[in-house]
Amino acid sequence: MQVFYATEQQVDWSEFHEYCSNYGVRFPLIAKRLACMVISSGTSPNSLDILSHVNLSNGIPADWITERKLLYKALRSKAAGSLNLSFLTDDWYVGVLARLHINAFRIERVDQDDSEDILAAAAASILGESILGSAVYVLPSMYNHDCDPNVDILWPDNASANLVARRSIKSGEELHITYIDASMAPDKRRSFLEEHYGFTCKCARCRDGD
Ligand SMILES: C[S@@+](CC[C@H](N)C(=O)[O-])C[C@H]1O[C@@H](n2cnc3c(N)ncnc32)[C@H](O)[C@@H]1O
Repeated sequence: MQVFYATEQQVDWSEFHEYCSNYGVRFPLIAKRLACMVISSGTSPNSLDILSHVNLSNGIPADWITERKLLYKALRSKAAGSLNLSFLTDDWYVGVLARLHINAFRIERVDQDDSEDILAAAAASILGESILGSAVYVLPSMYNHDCDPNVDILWPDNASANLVARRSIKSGEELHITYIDASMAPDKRRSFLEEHYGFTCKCARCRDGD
């Protein structure tokens, strides 16, 4: 079910949406949703603080500052000073984006008819044809990555995330998902995780150089 917040419907988002569409970025749209939830008292500005965030040792991406300004401008134009946007600082936006980058899930459609056709499903995934959107789920954000995961997160019906075991799991065993295409070669996996997620994988496969 799609939920709209009052602020979301009142604002002219054309410039903000055009930017997201031109640059093909989805995380600003989640930040926008979160900002509207905060303004509508649906959540606290700090609601994502419990999640891990990417390491920003190379500095804050300039795009994030631009996006924050566009988001603020859209909200401020409609709000005409009536809304409290004091939370919507560069620090807040950077904190949100830094968390979305390692915690947001790409929601992909699982076509039941094609579930047997693994190659077709993989091709659709790579081409982005099966992507419905991106979302953050607090509990699944706690799952660590493993290049030989024991569970997958799937979306068979809607945006509700389903956890599906890949094999039998012992009581007390940690659940791991894969953040990447785990069929890549070890050096590719390592560099991808370091570049996009900011950590060096310590899973058993990587330790063994497999
Ligand atoms: C989405 S969070 C996972 C939950 C996180 N461990 C926590 O306690 O909030 C991703 C972060 O967990 C750590 N992490 C996840 N999988 C890892 C792995 N295979 N090797 C090393 N660090 C990992 C990294 O610090 C990464 O930035």
